[in-house]
Amino acid sequence: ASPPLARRNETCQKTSVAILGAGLTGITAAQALSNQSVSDFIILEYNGDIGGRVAHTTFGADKHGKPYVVELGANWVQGLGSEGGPENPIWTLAKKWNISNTYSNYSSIQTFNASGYADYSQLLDDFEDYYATFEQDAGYILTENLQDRSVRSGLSLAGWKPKKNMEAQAVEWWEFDWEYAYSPEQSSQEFAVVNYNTTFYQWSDANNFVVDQRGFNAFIKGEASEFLAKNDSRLRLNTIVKDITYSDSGVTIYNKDGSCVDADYAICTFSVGVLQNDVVEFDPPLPDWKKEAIDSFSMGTYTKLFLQFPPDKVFWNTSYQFLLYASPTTRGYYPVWQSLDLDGFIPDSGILFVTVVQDQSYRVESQDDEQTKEEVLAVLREMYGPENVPVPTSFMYPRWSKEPWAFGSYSNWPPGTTLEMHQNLRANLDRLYFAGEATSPEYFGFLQAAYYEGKNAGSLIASCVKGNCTGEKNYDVLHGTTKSSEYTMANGWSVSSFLTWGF
Ligand SMILES: Cc1cc2nc3c(=O)[nH]c(=O)nc-3n(C[C@H](O)[C@H](O)[C@H](O)COP(=O)(O)OP(=O)(O)OC[C@H]3O[C@@H](n4cnc5c(N)ncnc54)[C@H](O)[C@@H]3O)c2cc1C
Repeated sequence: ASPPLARRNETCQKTSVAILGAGLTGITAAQALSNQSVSDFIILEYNGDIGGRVAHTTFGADKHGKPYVVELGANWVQGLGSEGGPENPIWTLAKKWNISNTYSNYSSIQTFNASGYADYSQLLDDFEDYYATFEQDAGYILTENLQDRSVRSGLSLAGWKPKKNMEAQAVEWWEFDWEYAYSPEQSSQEFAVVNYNTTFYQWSDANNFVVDQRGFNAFIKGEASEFLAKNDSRLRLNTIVKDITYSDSGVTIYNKDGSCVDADYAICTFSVGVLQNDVVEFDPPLPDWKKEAIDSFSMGTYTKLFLQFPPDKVFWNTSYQFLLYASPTTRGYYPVWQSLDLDGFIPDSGILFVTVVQDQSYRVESQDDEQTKEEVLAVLREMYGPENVPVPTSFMYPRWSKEPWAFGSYSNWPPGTTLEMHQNLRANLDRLYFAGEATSPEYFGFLQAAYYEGKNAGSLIASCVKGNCTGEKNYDVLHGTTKSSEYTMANGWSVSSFLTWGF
């Protein structure tokens, strides 16, 4: 390898800071730089628009033939905040940009099995009783530096054992997999509870569902408009990064279109999915501690499948927001249904959607739309009777794990993986910094993760540009557990995970 200095490429466009990706993390990082008077940056983005995984599309049509807008990615503001208490920054921004949204009422749920309506809602309360013990146990694991375990073992030890009861399995899926996009077997008890508490106990347990017909990313565009001019040359859309060459003197980024950018510092905001799929080459190759961290965290897939029925033939009870279906054979088979044909959502639209995750997502992603539509309709016929389910006028779903700019939906924390390992995902390599939804040890998976991590990376680099650089900590040797003294800002830990405020 040539010495680092020789790597600076004289023919590339020069900038102080290159921001790789224009999702929420990238835009928030650019905003933090702007706020600290660093305006010499370039944002490189794969897609033709900003927002990343906050992505929408048009679907179906109203009675005038005008298509509706539905969200393929992020859909809720999660954990809003309470009067006089702290507030989720995403909620603050949603209000600032008048994003249309409606309270998601998780008690507004009807339960079904293969024979139609069947009231097993008592199981929802049962689960929550066991969960109270489970979350307390997670607290002991964290504060006493005990061995972490899977959510499955934790729930079992707390007394929740759904076993072959498919209604209990459906309830468990609704309570867990639907949020984490992973099964209890594949998730950490300790950090799933941290993730839940830092959002829902710090702020509040309320989630609001976004139905804004401009698209949810209107709040990201709004924020960007405060520091980027219209057609600002610092935002380079439709630019695919292929190779990142980094050293202690700078970072050079080579793009698929043959262009390159030579930056003093760079922030890579690509998803764990993108990093795991080796579509971007790093030069020099990533050190073992970084590679191990990338391969140790997981990228979940969350798929919403949309159907539009003739609005005058809506056959489900539109006084419920949620319908839960327990397949008699397969856990996670088209379990959670949401009606958009409700006041506050998209009334008179005839739109219903169902969500699957992980293995069921991969399965539907590998099928064509027709085959999947038949499966979905077969479930609806079990729930409502074959004579009551008309032919849908539109059907559509995204294939998140095949998107070359995301390779999945959002990250998750596997059992037995420590905060030290996580910090290695987050830590910089010379002048190349990493930030994104996945680099937050507390809010991972949520929009608030991207917001805080973007802000943090932008601020760190603004200080670097001003000659006051502090790199981030990394661990060459991992210790297998995490001492309580390590839950600090240096490892990305910003609030106590056992603080309760909201309720
Ligand atoms: C289906 C789904 C549902 C979700 N639901 C919710 C929810 O309800 N509430 C919530 O809070 N969060 C939700 N999330 C999570 C939320 O969307 C993410 O946490 C957040 O948007 C991540 O932002 P980011 O900037 O870190 O990453 P991204 O949005 O992925 O931004 C990274 C950017 O990098 C770009 N990029 C990637 N590769 C390259 C390359 N080679 N060259 C150039 N650019 C590249 C991408 O195009 C992208 O724009 C959901 C996500 C999905 C997918």
